[in-house]
Amino acid sequence: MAEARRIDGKARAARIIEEVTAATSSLTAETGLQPGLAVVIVGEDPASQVYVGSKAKRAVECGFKSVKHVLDADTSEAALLDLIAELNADPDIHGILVQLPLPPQIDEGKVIQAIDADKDVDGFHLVNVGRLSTGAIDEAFVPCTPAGSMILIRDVLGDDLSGLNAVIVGRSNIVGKPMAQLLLAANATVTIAHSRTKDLPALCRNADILVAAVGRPEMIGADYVKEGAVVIDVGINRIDAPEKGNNPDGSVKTRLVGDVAFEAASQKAAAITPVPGGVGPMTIAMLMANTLVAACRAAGRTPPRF
Ligand SMILES: Nc1nc2c(c(=O)[nH]1)N[C@@H](CN(C=O)c1ccc(C(=O)N[C@@H](CCC(=O)O)C(=O)O)cc1)CN2
Repeated sequence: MAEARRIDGKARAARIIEEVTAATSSLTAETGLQPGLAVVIVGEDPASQVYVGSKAKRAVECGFKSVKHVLDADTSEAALLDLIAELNADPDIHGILVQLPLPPQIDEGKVIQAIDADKDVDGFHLVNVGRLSTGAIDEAFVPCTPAGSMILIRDVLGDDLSGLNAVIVGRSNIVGKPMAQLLLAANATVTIAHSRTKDLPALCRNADILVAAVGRPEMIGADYVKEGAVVIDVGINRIDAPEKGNNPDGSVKTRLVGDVAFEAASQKAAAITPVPGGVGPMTIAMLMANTLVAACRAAGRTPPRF
């Protein structure tokens, strides 16, 4: 079989950002409403700082009001909940995102449930989880990584996945479970696999669509991939790359890899997302799309579909 088509998430995300920017411009011109996104980060996790910086920058590019709240690592849960209450009540803010993970003194679940469900552009609030799992997708905010992954899958396979087997490796609330709901809504036959699944490679080899969201660098090798499958790699793992030499401080340079062994899996897949440049950029683009949708709803306008 020929080598897999490389799915360009960066280019697809750029197109979504263009669509969001154009729709924002019309919304603001017609109603005077400017979408507002508040991004909250607690602590100094370097990766989280990068993601939050990208989100705030993209929001400005889209024509949004962008507000970034940077809180100390020792911020109390009560202080964070107070900030969320303020943002919930702020009419200029249509989307609220609290960057995860949070430091250990803060109960993540409590914080997520404190966000107004109509401003929950991450799609993690129980109301949005419920909407998605009951098939009310148009009323839900869908979590950004699965929403972006689904667009990439639809680009390759079309809207109707009837008769296709999808296997998701990973059962997180943020990726695995909502991904399953989206694939199910598109008529795929869905299996969620995880660390306790028996004979994982054999199960995965049955997948026409394989979504890897395990958080283990390059775990999914060629022996997990069916000939002609579409492979979506959600993993973002930073590993040592001694072949790149050392940093000025003497530490070993690193590189980013997914959960899929890209080169090996490419020999069998029909289409595959790379890391970086696959699902990651789509996550941020879908956050912008969700924020625009939240603002359209607040303005009583029918939001665009992505
Ligand atoms: N509140 C949330 N927290 C977290 C989410 C989320 O959706 N909401 N997801 C992840 C992190 N994440 C977004 O926040 C995210 C991860 C990766 C990328 C991305 O564009 N990755 C690039 C590579 C970037 C790099 O060089 O490090 C890529 O894959 O090309 C965007 C967003 C956890 N927390």
